[in-house]
Amino acid sequence: MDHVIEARGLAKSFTGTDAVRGVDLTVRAGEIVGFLGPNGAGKTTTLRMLTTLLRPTGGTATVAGHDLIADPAGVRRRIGYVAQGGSTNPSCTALQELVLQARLYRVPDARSRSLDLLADFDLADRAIGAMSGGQKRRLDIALGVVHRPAVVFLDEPTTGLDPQSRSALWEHIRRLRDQHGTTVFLTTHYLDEADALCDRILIIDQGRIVDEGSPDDLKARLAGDVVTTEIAGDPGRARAALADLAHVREVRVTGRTLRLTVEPGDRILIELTRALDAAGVEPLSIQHTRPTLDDVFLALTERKAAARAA
Ligand SMILES: Nc1ncnc2c1ncn2[C@@H]1O[C@H](COP(=O)(O)OP(=O)(O)OP(=O)(O)O)[C@@H](O)[C@H]1O
Repeated sequence: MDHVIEARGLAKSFTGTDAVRGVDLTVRAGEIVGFLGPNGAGKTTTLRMLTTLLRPTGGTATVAGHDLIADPAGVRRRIGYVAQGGSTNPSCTALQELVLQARLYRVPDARSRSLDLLADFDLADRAIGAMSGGQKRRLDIALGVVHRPAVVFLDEPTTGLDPQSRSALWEHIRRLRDQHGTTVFLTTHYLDEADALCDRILIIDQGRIVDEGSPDDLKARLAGDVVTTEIAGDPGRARAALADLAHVREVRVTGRTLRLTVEPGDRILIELTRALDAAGVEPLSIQHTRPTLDDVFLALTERKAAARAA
């Protein structure tokens, strides 16, 4: 089976609110997909529909080979879901919780599977109440995959963790995919998380998917690279020299500083310095930076604001 998740026109209306307005998405086996969007965009509602916790008011979907509407129990057997808060008992130990969860799923040899998971997630068998936030999150994810689901859904997996614990968790999520082929579908508010972890990003806004692509693809397509240059001479002349170059998308001038959005490429700095030289403008400094996903979000919102104004 190629597609682990396939949704067509998935929709959810609450009284007075169209939370999700027809989402089409496909996720391939073994992909790590990030679901991004501003507050209230419809991320959690979509996740709760795909995990059978909410019944859609429109559309169809199959998850891990089972129809969401006709066979929700089949979907539940093949997925893991790690909610935002987690739900472990602080007075239990990590191993006790894992064994309990494994038995609930009727995993054969629950104890040895649980010991393997402790090792995989670098966890000691200690009281959950005494664990750090990062250790608890790792345990939440271990609990979500105890039955080796085909796909695991993670709702904001690293919210509230310090940077070191976050990158440790990313490593564990990657290992899940690399060692077991688990497909991972996660929501996040952290653009750096999506950038570092996800093969593909879906961006949802106002209940609709507004764009998708790999982090690099989105950055190249929507944001472009950024070149900032400070010049000694006339900024108007510099702008005229640069604005019409083939690889330059946009030039903004603030005082003697020009900020250019350009097509990604290795030769761009050479082109720009040659054009400035030909126009008799001397650059004092010139800096080439890769865009961040923040720039992508900014580009998307600006595009939408422009479309609304038109
Ligand atoms: N049970 C509900 N009843 C009524 N409206 C709801 C309900 N759940 C969500 N909504 C509304 O649906 C919209 C989408 O909410 P949702 O929680 O899916 O967004 P989100 O992208 O997950 O947001 P956040 O990033 O803030 O968690 C919002 O306008 C929200 O107020």
